[in-house]
Amino acid sequence: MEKAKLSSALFAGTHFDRKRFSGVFARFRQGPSGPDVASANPSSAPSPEKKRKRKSKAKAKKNKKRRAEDADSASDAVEGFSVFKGLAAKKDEEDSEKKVETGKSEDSEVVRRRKEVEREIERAAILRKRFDIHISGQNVPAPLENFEELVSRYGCDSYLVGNLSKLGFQEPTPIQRQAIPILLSGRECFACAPTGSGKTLAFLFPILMKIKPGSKEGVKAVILCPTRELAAQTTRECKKLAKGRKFYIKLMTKDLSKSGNFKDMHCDILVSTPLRLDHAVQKRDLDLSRVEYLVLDESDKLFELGFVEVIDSVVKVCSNPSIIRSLFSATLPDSIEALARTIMHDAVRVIVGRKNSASSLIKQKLIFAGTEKGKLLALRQSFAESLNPPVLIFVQSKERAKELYKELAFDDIRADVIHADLDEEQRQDAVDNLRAGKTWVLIATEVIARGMDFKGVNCVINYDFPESASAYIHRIGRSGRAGRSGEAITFFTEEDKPFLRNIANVLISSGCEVPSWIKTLPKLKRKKHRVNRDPISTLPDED
Ligand SMILES: Nc1ncnc2c1ncn2[C@@H]1O[C@H](COP(=O)(O)OP(=O)(O)OP(=O)(O)O)[C@@H](O)[C@H]1O
Repeated sequence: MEKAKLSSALFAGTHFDRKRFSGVFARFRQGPSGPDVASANPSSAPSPEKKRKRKSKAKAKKNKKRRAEDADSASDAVEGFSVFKGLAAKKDEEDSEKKVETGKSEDSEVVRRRKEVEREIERAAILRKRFDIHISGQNVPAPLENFEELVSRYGCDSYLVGNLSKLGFQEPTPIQRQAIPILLSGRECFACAPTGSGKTLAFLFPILMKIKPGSKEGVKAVILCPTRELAAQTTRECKKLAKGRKFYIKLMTKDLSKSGNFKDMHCDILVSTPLRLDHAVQKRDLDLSRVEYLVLDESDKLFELGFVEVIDSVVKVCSNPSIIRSLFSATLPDSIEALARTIMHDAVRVIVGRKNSASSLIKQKLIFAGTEKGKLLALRQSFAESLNPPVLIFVQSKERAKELYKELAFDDIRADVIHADLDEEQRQDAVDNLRAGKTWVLIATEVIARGMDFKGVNCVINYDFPESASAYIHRIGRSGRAGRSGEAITFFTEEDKPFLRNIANVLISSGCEVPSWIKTLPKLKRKKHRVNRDPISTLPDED
């Protein structure tokens, strides 16, 4: 019941409905002799027929009033365009003029402005439809048509737009088109868009546009990421984008968190994992009371058990009443959204494509390998047939990552491994080596499943079946990024069959082929799938 209420509220105002507002547009065209001024006949007693007509007139009037109110809020939906500013004031003016000038036709300037509003609303709706952008929330600013609009509409410094073109970004991606105007107009935002679709820029750009560089008043923006690797990557991206201005952009390293002198440190933008940030706040008196932007990247992961209390405490210490919070992820389960909503204020929800779905650029395949040994054989066979590096292989634990690494070390393949037992430097080296092409195959646990942007990963292999549909979406999303195509192969054994249907649904919704027997498997209520697997080894079993 509560959920139904919540979801209906979330979807309110998703589409601009011309049919629904048609009465209002008609009103703008009508002269004062329209239905509003139609009079009743006071001399005659009401007949049942008249009563019915009067009742329906009253109802029509009521509906009209409601539509007029809706139309006003729809006009507001394009705020940010100067032409719409002061529209409410204009309407008041109009109303009083009407009283004086009853019988005269509506002022042509007002009609022109109304038509302009109508056109802008339509333009926004067309853009959203074209880029598969779905919104919910009141007064949502129109999406960007191009990056130049950041200058013409929002007064962005040309250096920042110049940096975009230096980075080779010519057109905004759909999430950038909608999320940037939302954040720039001071609104909070939930954003859900496919992996590799440019969410990082969507939250970095408004921050760089809005905060003053080099201020000595303390941290102005905090970006939280679930892993150190992602935090390091986001810091790098932020520095690239800010080139030409003296922003202090800091990554919260282990040392900084444990022994940083935050009172004397200049920092405009701080990128951190939740635990490190919390440690710095609790133990090193890091003051976050002036933070203007708080971003929770991979937000559903951040809200997962274990992090939620830390997030709660970070949200509390970011106590600036005018703070703008935003949540970004490729997956946003309803339960997490409901939880996150409790910390947000009047947030706009933006979904690009279908919520919780894989990037359409990835060709996905399921392969039955029978047993654990079967998986190793299938992997070797696949590499023997074609190895198109860089390749990422995901396994379910660090122990299994080490085991598979040992196995592949016997083969003539340049492989490396990354997992939580390695220190920070080793983990970063593994990532850098894959980026530089020194490594062809990187065996990984979930540590790099989210957010990591390795350009041109050609293939992701789920050696171990992922534990949930969202884990699957993020893992395979390491390929097929920034408009490039990719491939994802997922091995499954007998033990994985009960969970197959959940993953198969992701393939089906992206238009990939799935054997028909899998479609008939029952849906599993259980969300997580964790299997005790035999060790990865080609040695014969001891017994
Ligand atoms: N407007 C753009 N035009 C071209 N490339 C872009 C644009 N914006 C971002 N990119 C590039 O797209 C790639 C993916 O971007 P990003 O890492 O932000 O994706 P993401 O949506 O955050 O993915 P994930 O969900 O996996 O974290 C990056 O290499 C980035 O440089």
